[in-house]
Amino acid sequence: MTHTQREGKETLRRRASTPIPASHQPGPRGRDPPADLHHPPLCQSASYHPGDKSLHCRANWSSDDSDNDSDGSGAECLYRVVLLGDHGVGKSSLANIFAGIQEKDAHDHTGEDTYEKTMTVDGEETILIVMDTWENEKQEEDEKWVQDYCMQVGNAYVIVYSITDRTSFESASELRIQLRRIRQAENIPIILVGNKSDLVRSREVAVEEGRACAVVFDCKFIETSASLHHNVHELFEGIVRQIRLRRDSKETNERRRSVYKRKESLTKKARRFLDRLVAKNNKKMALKVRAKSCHDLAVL
Ligand SMILES: Nc1nc2c(ncn2[C@@H]2O[C@H](COP(=O)(O)OP(=O)(O)OP(=O)(O)O)[C@@H](O)[C@H]2O)c(=O)[nH]1
Repeated sequence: MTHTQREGKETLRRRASTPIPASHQPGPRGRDPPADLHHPPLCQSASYHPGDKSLHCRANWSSDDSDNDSDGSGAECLYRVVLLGDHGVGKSSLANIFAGIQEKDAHDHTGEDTYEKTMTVDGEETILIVMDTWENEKQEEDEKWVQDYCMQVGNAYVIVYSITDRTSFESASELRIQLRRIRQAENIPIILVGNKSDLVRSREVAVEEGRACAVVFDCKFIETSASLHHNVHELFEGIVRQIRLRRDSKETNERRRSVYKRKESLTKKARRFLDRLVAKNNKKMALKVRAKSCHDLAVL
């Protein structure tokens, strides 16, 4: 895919159901594992470094792409975000919102589970590929590569549970442990998402439990409602920010943060200031603030 094929801001390309790059297409799903499961290039034009599964950048672009060169490195970056979680927690619903697919049209898109979109966050463009390809059932040994592939290829992960289903919350913790084991040495962004926050009366998992889990597992946390579109854009923007925080220099991130802060509401600013002030004099409070900061997807 060349840059000229891209369609500008907030563009979107829906892909057919398989997430496997053409060069790694296996036979029928569940049969042959991709030739190189551990080092799959993102696309043919991706500059690909063996052993580096963290972040992939495309660099084959023309000079008129300079407006896109956010960090001055001459590279345009795209990232895979993999959705994990039990059946029915709302992964596809979140992916559909990302893709701009209306609920009433969702059935027309059955079979599509990988979406690509150029997002403008804090004034800079990033291409996200969201993969809704996770298969939760216990896999036969020869079919396990689908799960292994998902665990290996993400540049960032969204682990979804439903706040109305405690079992899915427990599964989310297991997935986090699995990810930590498989991607041990890597500092990949992981966001724990409590979805279906609109279903207040059926709630089985308290917000505090989700937050505490995120603190223990050292990841970010947000509650969303795909039905109400609540916090869904914040989630995907947060992923982009988490990726950038790990990818770019402190100075670049500080510059971005000042843009972000300028847009923040006065109330939020005041709350942040007070939290910091109180935490300075109180260790217990400092822990509380840390727990609170797992809610802030714009900081590490
Ligand atoms: N009330 C409410 N319902 C939701 C929400 N998100 C998803 N749902 C509903 O939950 C059901 C399952 O949603 P999906 O998006 O298919 O869940 P999934 O995680 O992709 O499920 P699998 O494809 O089976 O893995 C659907 O009926 C959705 O309409 C939400 O935020 N609130």
